[in-house]
Amino acid sequence: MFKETPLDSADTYNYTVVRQFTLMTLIWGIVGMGMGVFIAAQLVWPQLNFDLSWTSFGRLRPIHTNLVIFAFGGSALFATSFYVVQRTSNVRLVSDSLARLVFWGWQAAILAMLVTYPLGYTTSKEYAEMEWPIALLVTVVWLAYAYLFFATIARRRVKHIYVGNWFYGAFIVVTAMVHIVNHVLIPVTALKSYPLYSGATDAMIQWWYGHSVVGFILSVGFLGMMYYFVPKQAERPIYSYRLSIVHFWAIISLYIWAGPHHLHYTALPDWAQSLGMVMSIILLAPSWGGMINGMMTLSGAWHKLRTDPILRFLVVSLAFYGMSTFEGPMMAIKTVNALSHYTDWTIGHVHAGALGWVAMISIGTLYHMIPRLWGREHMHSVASINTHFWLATIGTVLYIASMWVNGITQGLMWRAVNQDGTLTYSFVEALEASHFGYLVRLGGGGIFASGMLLMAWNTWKTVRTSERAPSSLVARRRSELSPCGR
Ligand code: HEM
Ligand code: HEM
Ligand SMILES: [Cu+2]
Repeated sequence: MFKETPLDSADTYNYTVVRQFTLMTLIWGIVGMGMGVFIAAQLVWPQLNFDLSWTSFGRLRPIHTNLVIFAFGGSALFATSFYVVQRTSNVRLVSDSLARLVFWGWQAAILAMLVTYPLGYTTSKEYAEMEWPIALLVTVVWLAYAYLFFATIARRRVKHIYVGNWFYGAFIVVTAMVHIVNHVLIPVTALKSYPLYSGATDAMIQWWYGHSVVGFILSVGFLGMMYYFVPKQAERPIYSYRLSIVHFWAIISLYIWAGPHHLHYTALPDWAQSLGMVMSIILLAPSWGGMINGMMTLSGAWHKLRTDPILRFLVVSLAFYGMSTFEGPMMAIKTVNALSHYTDWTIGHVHAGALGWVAMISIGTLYHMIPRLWGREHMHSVASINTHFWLATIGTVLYIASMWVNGITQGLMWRAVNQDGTLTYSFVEALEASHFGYLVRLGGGGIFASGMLLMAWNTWKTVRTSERAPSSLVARRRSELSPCGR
């Protein structure tokens, strides 16, 4: 499946790397979400830690987060950015061998994380747990990726740089910057290092990085995806090109200032916390600019939602994007954060973005791309895309709702005091009150993950069983217009 096919030789574009990353998006999605379901089960039944260090929640949790963000989300962004940049620049990627390096290098980095985290090798920085040799490999792969992407744009055969590429480009540049700066460290052995920064500075740099992962990988990168695939699937031009430019510059200039909202009421200087809070609140505007632009692209095409489950995925993902970027700025207000911080509310917010937005838009996009990549008319079963849509939506809603209830319950129980000033509830009482919510979250997560299995089956059937389409179909696919006319 990973070999060059006759389709490629006739092909102007390098679709091999796109197909490879597309399949890995699916595979890592299943493994990463499977791990999410497992750690969710550990929070319901602690016996599942098996009393072993390498199967403990603390060591498996970063496997879940790294797999879903970098392996699943990352592969989706590699696949779609390579697809979009070639089609909108009307030119093949500048180097096939570099594309192979990016693919295999990325898989090697993920596997290295999978091996080292359970063994306890970690920098202990969230989403940057990888020890220095892996961080170095990631840097090399990322620079190769940046070169491939920007050199392809430089060689484009159209004057214009399509707006989706602006978003992908910003995601590539800022991710490189924050990854490198947050990994400035002193190696002491092959798998142990110490950060060069210390104390509050270290914390600030870590959350400047952490928030940028959210902002540039999980938001700006996926907005790049949105700007190509929503207009394509809706067969409508983008609602407002001007809005896309304005909210692009606003979003990239605001996001990197919002990191301190992860460090409210800490040793971080008070002014920095307030600055982070203000920047987060302003961030609502450009975030909603993206959501509105995506949604309004459907003007005059709303009726398509009745029959097109792929479009449903894309539109509902935008709704969740709007919801989580409303919730985020609210949680960044210090008095709200005093209640939400450390509670499951944060976890609910994370998955509103992660499942509702990131995963849903990736799923919709993959269903759009897969038939085109393998020269098919459509997915093997369109009905099962619809079933998948409902599994994903119900799963997400159960996940978020249970975590809201848990989070607010925890926050209120922790702060309740008796008249004499002593705490009303012990920590364990708040934990007991959370048990049912954990069970519901496990159910929601399981439902969401089962949808991914359905998708894998559908993809397998699409790719494997039907005959390769006649070349006329491939030619027709090739000549389809992209949103900017190519
Ligand atoms: C089947 C779906 C999923 C399930 C069941 C699941 C479950 C979990 C659980 C149990 C945790 C730990 C919560 C805690 O420490 O209390 C977690 C954390 C996390 N998950 Fe997921 N997850 C799923 C999908 C995803 C996806 C698709 C993404 C990203 C694209 C994601 C991103 C994260 C992140 C970033 C955290 C860390 C949150 C924080 O530190 O505040 N998850 N997940
Ligand atoms: C305007 C946009 C957003 C703002 C202002 C925002 C703000 C926040 C705030 C205040 C927190 C809680 C920090 C804490 O108490 O520790 C948080 C946590 C988080 N948010 Fe957002 N959020 C936004 C959008 C998103 C989106 C779209 C996603 C995902 C796709 C996301 C993913 C996360 C993650 C993963 C965390 C947990 C970080 C951790 O503690 O490990 N956020 N966000
Ligand atoms: Cu943040």
